[in-house]
This record gives sequence, structure tokens and C-alpha cells, in this order.
Amino acid sequence: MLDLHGLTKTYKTGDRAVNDVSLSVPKGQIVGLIGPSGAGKSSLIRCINRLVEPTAGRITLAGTELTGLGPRALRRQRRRIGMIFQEYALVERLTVMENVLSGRLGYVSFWQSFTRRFPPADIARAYALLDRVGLLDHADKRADALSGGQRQRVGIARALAQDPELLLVDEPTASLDPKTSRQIMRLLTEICAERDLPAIVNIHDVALARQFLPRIVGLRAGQVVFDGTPADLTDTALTRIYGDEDWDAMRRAEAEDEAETREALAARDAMVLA
Ligand SMILES: Nc1ncnc2c1ncn2[C@@H]1O[C@H](COP(=O)(O)OP(=O)(O)OP(=O)(O)O)[C@@H](O)[C@H]1O
Repeated sequence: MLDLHGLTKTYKTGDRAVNDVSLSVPKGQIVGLIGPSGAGKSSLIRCINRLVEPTAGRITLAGTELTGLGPRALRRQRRRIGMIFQEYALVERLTVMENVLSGRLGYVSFWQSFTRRFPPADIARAYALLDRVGLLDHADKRADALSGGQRQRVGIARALAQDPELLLVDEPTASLDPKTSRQIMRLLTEICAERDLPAIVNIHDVALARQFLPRIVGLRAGQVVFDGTPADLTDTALTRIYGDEDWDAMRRAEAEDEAETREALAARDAMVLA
């Protein structure tokens, strides 16, 4: 269970990116965080593992308060939080397996990590994770030889190798085509359910959030202005989050965009097969 209480971040510039956010995410629940650009989604996610230092408020993960920990204790607690990034953040010249094992670096000694000698149990677990994300046959490939969707699967396996108690996911599908995006969202939701993991997913694609995430939190100017199910996310609720828009026109434009992407991908596949 993750608990945020009165979480606030004011940057030195005076920007209050996160403003008194209180939120609980129970085990096994995956929450989508939506909101306009600049609403504070990234700042909120980064406050939770203290990549961004909160100005006020409390963060508690399974009973341990993360705010106020010193550097050593914070390092230990960060192992409990798996991060998955938009740009994957893989080490390109390392193999898929080495990238997944790098999720264990917080657990092995300096010497073991320096020589990259991981315990056999870690290696066995990394193979099992690669199998789970559908990349077992790619274990020895270099990360830079993979497609975007495959890279994100490595990012997911690496986060899971940490044996996390919470997943923080920052725009996981922003660099992916619609079909691959759906596959990645499906994988994330299945994994949270299987492992009883709480997760927060920063996601700009409202249609995708609606399709896959049972709970959606809307941020506007650093504050929670919506917290509900996809069915609760009516046009009125969307207006509260994003301001006035013609939602029908936006849905039509989104459908057109998706159809265009599908056509472009079909044309590309046809060229590859020809
Ligand atoms: N390092 C920083 N220093 C000062 N202000 C910042 C910093 N990072 C973010 N901000 C400001 O905080 C506010 C929230 O930004 P943040 O990136 O968290 O929003 P976001 O919802 O993730 O936006 P986007 O969807 O565009 O990524 C913005 O006004 C931004 O300019």
C-alpha cells in the first residue's frame, strides 16, 4: 500500500508543481495519472522515490515513511520501488540479460556489481522474468538491437528484478505505436495483478488509460481534481482536468490518428514482406 499525505513540491523558481496531494494506492491496484502538460504528473511520480525532493507532506510505502530518510536509508528503500521510463533507460551496449540483472545492483556487493558476477538465483530469476515478458529468446541480444516494444519489456523485467513493492511508470507508451502500446499496457496490468503490486502510471493517452486502468486520477495545476473509474470520466470530468475542449472532436481526431498509424504500419509491413 502506498500512501501520500499532503504531498507538495514547490521548485526554487516558485512553481508549485504538486499541491497538497493525498492519495492511497492499495496492493495490486494500478492507477493512471492524467492531466494537461505541466499539471505536475512527472513531479508527483518523482517525489515518491525522491528523485525530486518534496517540499512538504508524507509518503509511506507499506508502513515505512520515505520522507525524511537519510541517503543510506533512502538508497535501501529505493530498491523497493521499480521505475519504468518512457525512453526505457537501457544500457544500449549491454545484452538484454545484463540489463535485466542491472535491476539487482542495489542488492549485490560493490565487488559483485563491478565484476558483474550475480548470484545464480538472480540469474535464474532474470530468465524467468524474460520468459514472463516474452523475451526469453532475446536474452543474449544487445539492447540496441531491439524494437521499442521489446525495449520496454526489458525495462519492465529490469524493474521486476528489483523485487519491488511499488511500480512507478512514467509515460511507458509515449514512444510506441498504438498496437504495441496496448500490448505494454496489458502486460503492466497483468503483472500488477499477478504480483499484487501497487502502481502509478503517468499516461498522456486518455483513451489508453480508460481502456486498461481501473482507476484514473486527474491532476490539474498540481492538485487532484478527479479520482474515479473510467466510467466516471465523463466529458464534465475531462473538462475539470483539461479545461474546455470539444471532446467529441478530440475523440474523432484520436480515432483518425490511430487509423492513419495503422495504415502506415500495414504499408510498412507490406513493403517488408514484398
Ligand atoms: N526542475 C524544475 N524546476 C522548476 N520548475 C519545474 C521543474 N520541473 C518541472 N517544473 C515545473 O513544474 C510544473 C509541473 O511540471 P511536470 O513536468 O511535473 O508536469 P507534467 O504534468 O509531467 O507535464 P508533461 O505532461 O508536459 O510532462 C510545470 O510548471 C513545470 O514548469
